[in-house]
Amino acid sequence: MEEFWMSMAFLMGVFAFFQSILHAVFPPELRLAALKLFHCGFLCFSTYCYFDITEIDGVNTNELYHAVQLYLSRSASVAASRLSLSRGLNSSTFTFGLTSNDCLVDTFCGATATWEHVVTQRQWQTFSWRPLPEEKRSFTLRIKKKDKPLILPAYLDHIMETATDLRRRNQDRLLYTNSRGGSIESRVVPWESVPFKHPSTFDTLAMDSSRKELIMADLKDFAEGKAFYEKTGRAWKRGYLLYGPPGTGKSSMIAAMANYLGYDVYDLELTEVHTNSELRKLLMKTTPKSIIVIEDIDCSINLTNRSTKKLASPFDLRPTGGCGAEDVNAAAKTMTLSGLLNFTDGLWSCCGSERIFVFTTNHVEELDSALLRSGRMDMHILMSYCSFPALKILMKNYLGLDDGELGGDTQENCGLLRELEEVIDDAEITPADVSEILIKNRRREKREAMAELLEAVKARAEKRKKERGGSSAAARKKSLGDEMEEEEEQEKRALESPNESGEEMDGCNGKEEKREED
Ligand SMILES: Nc1ncnc2c1ncn2[C@@H]1O[C@H](COP(=O)(O)OP(=O)(O)OP(=O)(O)O)[C@@H](O)[C@H]1O
Ligand SMILES: [Mg+2]
Repeated sequence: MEEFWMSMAFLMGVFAFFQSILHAVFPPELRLAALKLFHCGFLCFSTYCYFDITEIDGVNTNELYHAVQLYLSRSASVAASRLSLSRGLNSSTFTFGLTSNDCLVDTFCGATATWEHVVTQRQWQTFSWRPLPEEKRSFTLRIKKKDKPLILPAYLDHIMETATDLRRRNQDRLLYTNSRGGSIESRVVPWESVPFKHPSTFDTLAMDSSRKELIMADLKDFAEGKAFYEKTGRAWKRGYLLYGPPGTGKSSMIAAMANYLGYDVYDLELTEVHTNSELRKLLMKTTPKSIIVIEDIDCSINLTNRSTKKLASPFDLRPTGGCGAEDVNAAAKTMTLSGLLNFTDGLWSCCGSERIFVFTTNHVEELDSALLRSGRMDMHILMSYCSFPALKILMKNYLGLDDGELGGDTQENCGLLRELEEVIDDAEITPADVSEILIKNRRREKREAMAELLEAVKARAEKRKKERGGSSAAARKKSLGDEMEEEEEQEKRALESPNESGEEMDGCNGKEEKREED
């Protein structure tokens, strides 16, 4: 080490000596040329190569500079002695940065990379359509020449990816809405946002754990599936249809999805969208890594109200009579089901990437089959009444019951849980209703609260039984299942021997016709 410093001191001495000779003997132009030559010679014989990444590239902002800044902020907090601190817009975390002329050492694939933050005063204001900062900022990357082919450009790709990820994690996620009552600014900035702070997660969501895990695995596969989507030539997007009675957790599921993936949410209010082109513009203004939600699709897409003409189908804008230029014009100025399908499925749906579409409905049976066909909504998720496993999650959330208590650790608990398990399916009670009961009783003793819940669930089961004319929910489900099986059987028979029954044949053709229309 001592030898190294001695040789460095010697080199510096030689350099100073030559510089003083240059100063004394040669004119300034020659001195500058000689120094340049010396610099080139130094770079030629040096074992290192250098890369300058300036903040402004010509007149444009250099994305790489900001990515490096963010990337280095990860290790800057522990490695550097003097730091700059900042907090971005919509961010709840602080970002560390290197101050002027500070250095940081990083490693990538076994190679060492030294970063220096270089800040100098701008000499003169170059002509530009926007004012440039007074300081000229850049990062200088120094790596060994032998490492260059090994780590470039992979190292820079790694920096860009890490920075994007950090930016997303540092930033509060946003909830966007397009419902701004047709104001003028809504035409310029179609989405308005607020920080998204919904506390629902897959842990707090009351649902059978196996189904939950299936959905989480599907989401994870999607988020990590960039290569798969590229390889198969599919747009990197996925559609989920959440259906079920009110209060079963459809909106909570969307929030849990967004929190799980760390995505922004675009809550699309279809009633505020008047034409297909407006819908397309809204889509173009969404960012990747986001969930685009259309809640209560059955209510918000009553397209019959959107035209003065009588329509052939509540979901489409085909007028019942004629197809003149006027009608075509009217159709162009309104929003149609096909416009919506293009939004989720067509060429425009792939502007941007990594986006999830979620539709919710309380009445899946009222949806147009075109919306439900396979490939359009990749996963149909039934959010149903509270099951026993879901009930246990709610008791854990609201009453703070631990695993032992939920497993029936005392005889009393065991009895209450068994009774709840027996009666919960017959009660057909929503998680929202159970939550309400638990909120009311949350200050009570846990056992008292459970007993209250049992009473309420029993009363609900009794009421349901009367409504069903005395049969249990399970029996009703079975009879419904039997009816459906019988219908399927009849359809099969009709297909196998079409001449035997003219009625079934017509029914079948009717179906085919509908499919063709779709
Ligand atoms: N599965 C669930 N897990 C946890 N909490 C739930 C669940 N379902 C409902 N809740 C509770 O009930 C409230 C209403 O639920 P949510 O808004 O998610 O229901 P929804 O299915 O979207 O209802 P709607 O069809 O009326 O929009 C939530 O605030 C949540 O606390
Ligand atoms: Mg909802």
